[in-house]
Amino acid sequence: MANILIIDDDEALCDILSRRVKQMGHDHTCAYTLKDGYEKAASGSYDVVFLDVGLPDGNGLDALPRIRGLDNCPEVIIFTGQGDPDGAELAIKSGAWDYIAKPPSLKEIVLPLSRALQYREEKKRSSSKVLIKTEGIVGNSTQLQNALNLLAQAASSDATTLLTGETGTGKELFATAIHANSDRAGKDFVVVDCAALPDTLVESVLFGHEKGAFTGADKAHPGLVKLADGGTLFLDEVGELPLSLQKPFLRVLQERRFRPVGSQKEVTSNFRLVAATNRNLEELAEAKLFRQDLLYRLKTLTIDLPPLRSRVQDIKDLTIFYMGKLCEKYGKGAKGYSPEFLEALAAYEWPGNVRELINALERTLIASAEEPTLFPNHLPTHIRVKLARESLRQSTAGKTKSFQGENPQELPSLKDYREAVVSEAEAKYLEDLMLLTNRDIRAACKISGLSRSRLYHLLQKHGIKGSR
Ligand SMILES: Nc1ncnc2c1ncn2[C@@H]1O[C@H](COP(=O)(O)OP(=O)(O)OP(=O)(O)O)[C@@H](O)[C@H]1O
Repeated sequence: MANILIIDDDEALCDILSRRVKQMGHDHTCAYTLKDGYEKAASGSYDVVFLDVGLPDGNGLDALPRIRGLDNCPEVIIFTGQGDPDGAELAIKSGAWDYIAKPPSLKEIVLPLSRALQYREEKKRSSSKVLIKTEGIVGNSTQLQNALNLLAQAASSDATTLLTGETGTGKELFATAIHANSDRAGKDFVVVDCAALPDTLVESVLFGHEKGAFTGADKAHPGLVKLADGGTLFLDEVGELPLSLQKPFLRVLQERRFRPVGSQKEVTSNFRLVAATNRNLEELAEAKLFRQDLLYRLKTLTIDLPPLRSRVQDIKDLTIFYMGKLCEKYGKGAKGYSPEFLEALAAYEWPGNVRELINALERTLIASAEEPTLFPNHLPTHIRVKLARESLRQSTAGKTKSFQGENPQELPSLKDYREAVVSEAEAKYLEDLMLLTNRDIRAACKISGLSRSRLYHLLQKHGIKGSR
């Protein structure tokens, strides 16, 4: 049920409109002057305000911005005089939802009102998504925001959820956040690493056992599934769940009951399942290495976490967030970032995603010692080498391409061509080398494998500055 305010000095119109609004199941209030209307708008919580332009004590359009600016930000539908296109234009430009020429037909009133209410409902729903606690989840890219919207959906439901994505993309972080934002937050979040389940004990670890059920079972254990009763069971690396256990687990998932090893009685567990994998379960299912029926159940809701290289804009935010934490951990003052450092982070592929970034930042911080600003040469060597190689590959590819499609007469001899390509690639490599090492000759020799004298010779040949 919505709350509607009608501000119009035409009492007959207010009356008709009120009846219609009531029929639609909404509450309504009428005001016949601008002053009274604004006071009512400010003291109540209205979803839609019908506002007349020609009121006895002023022009409704003048009050429009103030009404829109109220806490509840109501949608405003303006009543304009017949044939007043300027008024209509002004109304829309001033933030009105719609305008209706007077005298309006009922149909003309109902449609914009329904649309405005639907819009508000959707806006409310989407902003309630943002209200989830996302502490520790950093990033503003559209890809991450889309994943967060799905996280909100998962948290507000009890549906089995599958998190997919490369290693280090935050699947466990998201699983924890789904639990923390769900109605089950007060109960346990039980993690099962399917890749680490011991072959012989897998059933008892999951479903528990009675005392004496097997050699070494000197006391009964409830099993992880039972421990998740009322809470969330997180099956990490679910692609590694032994095939032999997939059928019994599917039954547990359907019935939420099972029999511990060595027990005659079934026990129940009201758990919510969240699973994660960095493997392609569809392919595994096609190869008969994963049960298709279990896969269907797991995929009730799926959240695919994007790799870091596809959301480069998050790298800076993550860097600032984690570098801040690391500086605190190591008792160091805040660090500055050179543009080249941030460029290098953005250019790297991050196969290990956020986990690799955090590790790289920790090593960077250690390498930078007391220096206040971070440069590419503080990055771990393997990253700098990768970047230098990639840049070299690109420059060579660019060079090869530039001759395509040209007049055959203009082609140089192969020897000249090769020398030109090598020389250009050499120059590009050295420029990158100097950039990435911040012109640290020792580090540059180590990365390039060149002797100090050879490096100086090449730098001189290509006219590249060699020291800081
Ligand atoms: N968006 C993010 N914001 C902040 N930290 C993140 C984000 N994504 C991942 N991390 C951090 O990266 C590290 C790895 O994340 P997590 O363990 O959740 O990845 P994963 O996808 O489960 O990896 P794996 O498949 O290897 O188990 C954790 O320290 C996590 O806090």
